[in-house]
Amino acid sequence: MFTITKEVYFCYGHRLMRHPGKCRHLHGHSVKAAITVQAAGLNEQGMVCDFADIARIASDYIDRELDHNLLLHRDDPLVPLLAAAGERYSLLDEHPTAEYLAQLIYRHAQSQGLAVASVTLWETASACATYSEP
Ligand SMILES: Nc1nc2c(c(=O)[nH]1)N=C([C@H](O)[C@H](O)COP(=O)(O)OP(=O)(O)OP(=O)(O)O)CN2
Ligand SMILES: [Zn+2]
Repeated sequence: MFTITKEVYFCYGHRLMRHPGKCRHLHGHSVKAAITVQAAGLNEQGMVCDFADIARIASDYIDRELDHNLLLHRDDPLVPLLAAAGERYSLLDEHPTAEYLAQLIYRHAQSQGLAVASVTLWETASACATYSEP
C-alpha cells in the first residue's frame, strides 16, 4: 500500500462553548491540515495521485467554508449578535474542535473521489487531531 500526504494551511476563529478553560472564549488559529491518500498501486504517472489534485480538492472546501471564517456551534448564543453586526461566520452541527474539522475535511475529500486514508489537523504546533475510517 502506498500513501501520500499533502499539507494545506489556513486560519479560522472559533470558540469551544463547553470548554472549562480559556478555549470557551473567542480565539483563532493558523492551522495545517495534512491530507493522506492511499492506493494499492500507482497510476500511469507512477503516482498515487497528483499532490496538486489533493490540494485543489481540499482547498476548494477549506477556502469556501473554513478559511478566515468564524466557526461556531449552531447553538452558540453569539450567533444573533454576529448576524446583526454583519459578520461572517459558519454554523457547525458539532463543536468546532480539531477533531470535527478533520472529519469535515475528510468527508469532503472522500465525496470528491479521493481515496483518503486520514486527515490530521494541526491546530497548534503541539496539538493535532486525526480522523480516519475503518
Ligand atoms: N481534544 C481537543 N482538545 C482541545 C481542542 C480540540 O480541538 N480538541 N481545542 C482546544 C483549543 O481550541 C486550542 O486548540 C487550544 O489548544 P491547546 O493545545 O490547549 O493550546 P495552547 O497552544 O495554549 O497549549 P499550551 O501547550 O498550553 O501552550 C483546546 N483543547
Ligand atoms: Zn482553539
